[in-house]
Amino acid sequence: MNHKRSRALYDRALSVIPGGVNSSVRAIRPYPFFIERGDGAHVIDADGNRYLDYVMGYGPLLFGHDLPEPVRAAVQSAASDGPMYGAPTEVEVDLAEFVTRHVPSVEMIRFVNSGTEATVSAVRLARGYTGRNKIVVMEGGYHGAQESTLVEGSHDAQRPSSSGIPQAFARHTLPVPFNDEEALRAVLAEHRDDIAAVLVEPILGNTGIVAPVDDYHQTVRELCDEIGALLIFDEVITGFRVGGLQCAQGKFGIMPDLTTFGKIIGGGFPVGAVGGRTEIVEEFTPAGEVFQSGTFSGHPVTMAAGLATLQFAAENDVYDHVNALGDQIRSGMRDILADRAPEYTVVGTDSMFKTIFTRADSEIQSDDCETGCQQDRSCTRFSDCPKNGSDVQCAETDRWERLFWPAMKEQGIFLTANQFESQFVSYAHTETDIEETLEAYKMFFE
Ligand SMILES: Cc1ncc(COP(=O)(O)O)c(C=O)c1O
Ligand SMILES: NCC(=O)CCC(=O)O
Repeated sequence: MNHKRSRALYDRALSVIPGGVNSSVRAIRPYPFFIERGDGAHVIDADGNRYLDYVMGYGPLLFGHDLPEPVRAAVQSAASDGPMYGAPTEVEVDLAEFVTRHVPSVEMIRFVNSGTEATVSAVRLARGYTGRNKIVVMEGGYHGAQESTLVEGSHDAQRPSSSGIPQAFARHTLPVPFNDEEALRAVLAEHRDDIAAVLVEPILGNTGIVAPVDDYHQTVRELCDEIGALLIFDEVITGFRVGGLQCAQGKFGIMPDLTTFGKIIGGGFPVGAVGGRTEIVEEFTPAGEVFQSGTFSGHPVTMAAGLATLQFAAENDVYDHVNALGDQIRSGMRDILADRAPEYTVVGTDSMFKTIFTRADSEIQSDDCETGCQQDRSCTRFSDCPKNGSDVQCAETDRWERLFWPAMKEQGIFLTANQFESQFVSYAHTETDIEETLEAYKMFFE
């Protein structure tokens, strides 16, 4: 493949944009390809190369790159009315009503501009509402580029995971392993009077894809109630993807106190949101005391795109389609790995999928589910499903980045460039696309 223009653009970008990109994850080695445009399930780069896309903007693009006609019309109409006003508009109320009607735990919602902003605001709200300082997060979880959650290490040896964050901030964030009830119980007991919230992705979506074991979230819910801490579900990835319009909380039958959204809820435009019980969300200013604000929040174009997207998903076979293709790609990958690389694991559910390059010396080969994880039940090798972030972190990340990703790209398949990011099928993908992808996958493992 020729990448002359992408290389030249990257050279220009490196002189004026740090690292040549506006979000770190895009800095693919040796250089990223620059996208010219999307076309259904494909993207076309600056040199005219065409790729079947499973990155899907890192999650927002439920329909792929062509907006369905009603969504396109809603966006164009909102944009041509004038981009934004600094005053409320009806479409914000419409979208808030739609979300509160469909998402079980959400009675009231505040829109912001990114998933990061949503989790920043949710953490502040939880602290303000409870009058407590500490939050519990999951090791390997990700909640955006924010001070309170860019923390690594264990709950008693935590440190900021980025330069520029004071150690004092990390003191208030307590990471525990996902799916480990005992670890959570111990940390909640030790800090019980100062824990504002447990903040958790219902399915870890940023360190491979890790599903909760049976009843895990139910236990987390009960433990939060016991000490008066809030349960915050970060549904920035899973929202309006896993479990359809009810989100992952509907799928798992859990009522968190607060939920953060991003990605799909804005129909491909910059968005975030914090929803939850009225009594808590009304603590945001101006109704309450927890300061929250934003020039672009509830942006009319984003709100129109989000509303039209969710309405289209409600009225068409969108979730059936993407979930069926998710099943097809996961089971096809499992079949390919079964006799070629049985030490690797295919993970995911609904329209999310990933292969975890688990250690080649993995000895677990049982056909029986020992973990009780709620991974897609067509998995034939449940016993080696990763249960937490560290199970995934010991995967062959270098093999993904240096061999697998470039090989798939050369065959015209655009995957997330590191081992940890989730991948997505969209409404624009077809069964034939999945078959083509599985052929490329098979060639790599052969
Ligand atoms: C679970 C989760 N929370 C929060 C965020 C942050 O969202 P954003 O990148 O829109 O700030 C992400 C981003 O991928 C995410 O996956
Ligand atoms: N799963 C993590 C992301 O989607 C982040 C995307 C970005 O920061 O560009």
